[in-house]
Amino acid sequence: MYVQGACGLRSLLCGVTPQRALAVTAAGKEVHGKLAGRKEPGSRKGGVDEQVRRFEEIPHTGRNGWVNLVKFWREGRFQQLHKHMERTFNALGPIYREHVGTQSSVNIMLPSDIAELFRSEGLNPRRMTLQPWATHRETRQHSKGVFLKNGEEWRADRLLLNKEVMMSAAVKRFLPLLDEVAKDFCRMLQMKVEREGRGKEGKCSLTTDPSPDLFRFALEASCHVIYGERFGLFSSSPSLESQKFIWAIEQMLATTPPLLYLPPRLLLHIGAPLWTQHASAWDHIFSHAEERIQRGYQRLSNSQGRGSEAGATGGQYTGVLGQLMEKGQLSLDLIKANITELMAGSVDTTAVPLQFALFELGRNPEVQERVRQQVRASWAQAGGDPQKTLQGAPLLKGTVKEILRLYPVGITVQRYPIKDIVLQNYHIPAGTMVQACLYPLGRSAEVFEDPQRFEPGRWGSSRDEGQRAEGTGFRSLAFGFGARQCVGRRIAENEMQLLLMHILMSFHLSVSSSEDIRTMYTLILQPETPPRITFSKL
Ligand code: HEM
Repeated sequence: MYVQGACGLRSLLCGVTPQRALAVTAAGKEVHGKLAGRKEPGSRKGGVDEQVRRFEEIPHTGRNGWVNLVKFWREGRFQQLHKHMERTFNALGPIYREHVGTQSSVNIMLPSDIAELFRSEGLNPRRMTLQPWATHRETRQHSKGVFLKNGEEWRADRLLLNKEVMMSAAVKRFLPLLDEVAKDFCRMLQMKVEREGRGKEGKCSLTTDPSPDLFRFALEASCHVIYGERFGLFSSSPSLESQKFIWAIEQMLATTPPLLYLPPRLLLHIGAPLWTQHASAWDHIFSHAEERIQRGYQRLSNSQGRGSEAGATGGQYTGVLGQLMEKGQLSLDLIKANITELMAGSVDTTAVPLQFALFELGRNPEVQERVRQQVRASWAQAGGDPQKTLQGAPLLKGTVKEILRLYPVGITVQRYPIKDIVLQNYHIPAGTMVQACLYPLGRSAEVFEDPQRFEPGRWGSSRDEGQRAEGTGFRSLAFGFGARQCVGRRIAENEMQLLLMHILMSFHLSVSSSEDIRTMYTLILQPETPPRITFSKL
């Protein structure tokens, strides 16, 4: 990633300036919890001999939201929010309250508490609204898509989208498109290694930062699935337009966190540069989508005009956009809103975990070899059929799960319970914003054996962990949960697994240092500096 988050008071006034990560600061000192008397993480709530304690008794990190906001800014804590959460749980126990600027939340991390939260999410679950995004739509008079909608309106759109991106019939349709892009990526990488690498012909290797190529891969893959179009981003001169789109997404993501804690309309009113940067990044994302949607609409009208017998598009898969248009159940306005959200959500979310995955496979050669052996065997047995190969290689799926456990793209999943609940023996009134904190969850020794170890095998070949019983389930939640879980989940999982599959069959991966990667949070969790990977031809 190139654009960094801007979380200082100065940035509010001056906008985002490129800067690298800030130093980690200690969270313990401002904490006002009952450290001495705290329960151990994992200790159970609601014992029969204990009275349920009041909400106000939940340990907290300081009552005054504005004082906390200033501390967050001063100490660069927005960029280290994941670490701040981990430290605060260590200091206060498995539940705490936090009030920062305009936001208040109850934070939890244990699977049993998370299970309780999701049990009371209701029919139309709600997440924290990303107000800067909503304000952008309202001021530009754009419709909102599933990400920003709630209630029945959300459900109606969501059910239609599920058919195109979540159902297994849809996965079957788009998987070959993702496979084609993953294969092309590997071909491009092979040529690059041959051209720029060192060593004997046929055995050469190249040490490089693959992140720019991974962003291009993610954009090419999602455009292929969403618009049914190839962009040609692996050519020697990828278009300026695509670079601009990737940049706009980074800018939009980086400017979101500091805006979350302030009223966006006030910033809009005073013309704060941070707001202007945020809004113009979104404007760019919208116009990128608008252009492609117009093209898709034109294509569909032309083929309808020709009156094909096998349906408007002659039975050919035309991407999510084509499917939605052909079915005509969503208005063009809502198609635009949802397609734009899908595009905005689909690039960094997969490109960044892929960087972490190449790094972890590189620094764990024994794990890498085990995954490769399984992939090769499955590939041979499936006769090269990509879907069957993935099915026969659970370690590949485990690799993606393991990466998202250690580096969850979104560090929290939030819900507002629709009825009063009890968590860790504290009363939580209905409507409270409760966050399941995924980074501390994924690295907790209470929950995972040897949590720092990268071990794809730990997930076994069991069904989705989120579906398992309390106590053992609710540990793999990087895509959220239930009806409101990530709508792009199947695209993301298949896209990442397919790319890793092709890379492992073509290259041996290594890294020069096995030191941990330093991470930072800019709405997504990412490396402070993209890791360099050595690709050696097999
Ligand atoms: C590794 C990749 C990804 C991760 C970890 C991820 C994670 C998440 C999470 C945690 C949520 C909130 C779920 C909840 O509240 O329960 C979410 C929602 C969403 N994601 Fe993803 N995502 C990824 C990739 C994608 C992709 C590729 C797309 C688009 C193709 C996408 C589009 C969306 C949308 C539109 C929503 C809102 C869904 C709704 O509210 O109904 N995401 N994602």
